[in-house]
Amino acid sequence: EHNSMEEILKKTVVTLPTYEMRDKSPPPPESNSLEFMLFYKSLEKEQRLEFLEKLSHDFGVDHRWASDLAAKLLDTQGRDVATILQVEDRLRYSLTPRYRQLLTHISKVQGGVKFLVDLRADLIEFASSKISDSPHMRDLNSTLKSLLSEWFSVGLLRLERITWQSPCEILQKISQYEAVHPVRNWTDIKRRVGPYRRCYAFTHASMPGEPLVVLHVALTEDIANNIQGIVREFATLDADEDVNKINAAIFYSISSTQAGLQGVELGNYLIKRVVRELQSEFPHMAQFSSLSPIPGFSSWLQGALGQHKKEGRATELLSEQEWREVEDVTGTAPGAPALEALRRLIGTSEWIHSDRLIHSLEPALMRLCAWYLYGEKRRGYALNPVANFHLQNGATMWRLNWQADTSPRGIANSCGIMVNYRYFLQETSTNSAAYMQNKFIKASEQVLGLVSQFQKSSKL
Ligand SMILES: CC(C)(COP(=O)(O)OP(=O)(O)O)[C@@H](O)C(=O)NCCC(N)=O
Repeated sequence: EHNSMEEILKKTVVTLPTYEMRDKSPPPPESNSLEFMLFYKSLEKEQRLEFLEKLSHDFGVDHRWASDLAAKLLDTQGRDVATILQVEDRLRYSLTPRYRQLLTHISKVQGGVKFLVDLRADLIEFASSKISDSPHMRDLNSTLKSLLSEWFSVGLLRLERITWQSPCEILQKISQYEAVHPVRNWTDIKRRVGPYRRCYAFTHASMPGEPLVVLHVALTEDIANNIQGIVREFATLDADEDVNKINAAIFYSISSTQAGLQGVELGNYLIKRVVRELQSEFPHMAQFSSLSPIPGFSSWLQGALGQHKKEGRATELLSEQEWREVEDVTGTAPGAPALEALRRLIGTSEWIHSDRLIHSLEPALMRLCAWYLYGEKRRGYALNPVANFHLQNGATMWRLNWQADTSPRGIANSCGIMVNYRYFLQETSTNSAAYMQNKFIKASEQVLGLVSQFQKSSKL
């Protein structure tokens, strides 16, 4: 088995031509790429890991060659610029990993790009599950990602609007891929492409019929604060749209479908492209916003409650008054049992059946959620992945909405709260740069107000 891995690699990963022959040597026969692809697809997961480790380790950059040229470049300092550029170009060429050529050859055969997208998905899986984080594998991943970013650049992507007239296989894929608000039946998907709705996908010529990333939009009078009104509404499915009722575009679900295209920023490009599309259809439209879930808030809150209980700082999360409410409603004695009672209520979503608790917990849960989104960080960026995505795009953390998602999932995941990340078109590039470079989060008065209430009561 091993020698066949070695054999296949030696045979299919051709050596880099010399610098002089770099543009003159003919590509290897297509059969090379096809043999590599067939062999790789025949491997089990763990064998693929072994195979890719060999490929990245033994068929990467010729380090000796690169260091010789680096030394040569140092020697040519002070020489005329033409000589320096010459040697720099030789050095640049010597830093090309041998496998990079194989990847470009594969991309030219039928199904090659899709193969490479799926191969990168394997690389990402190996890296994220920490079963292999060798520097060579990281190099292979970044080489492949940069090639994919070129092949899937926005100019080569096609925007497709999905309607009830789209082919069944596309509608079926859209339903399958929907990651945020699962589609339950035909009526569901018919509504999502029906009146006051738009559904767009990016496709690519190398992967025909495959939506790469899908965006669902609701056309509303003003910025939506509730998802049930969008995914549950029994709008007559054949009504004509009344343009006077359309002033805002609400992005209520976005999903990328190819794990191997992670980091290629397709979702960001699709949102910007759809905004342009809607502006041409509705020139007066001026409000563009997401209505986003807040996955992870409930579990973060449970952790915070546990932490504060241990450190006896429970009053920093809820005020005395708020704790008393919890004690009254749950009939618990003052102090720690109230905190346990609250954790159980949150954990079982029971509190949603008590109008009194819904009313009394709103201020506390809203300011805790504002802090979770705005204050909690991972390597300096927003901890919540959906917040991080929209903030990278340059959106403003615009409005937290109480009771925005009263479905069991919405209550369990984020105590029913949802957030609008609003796209102020003139500000997105400035906001994105400020976030990416200085980790600055652009937030509205409502959000900043909730955050400062939290900070006052918890002296954070
Ligand atoms: C939110 C999504 C679409 C962002 O994808 P994309 O723009 O390609 O970002 P990236 O993967 O290039 O970082 C993607 O992360 C996704 O599908 N997430 C799961 C569903 C969701 N909307 O959270």
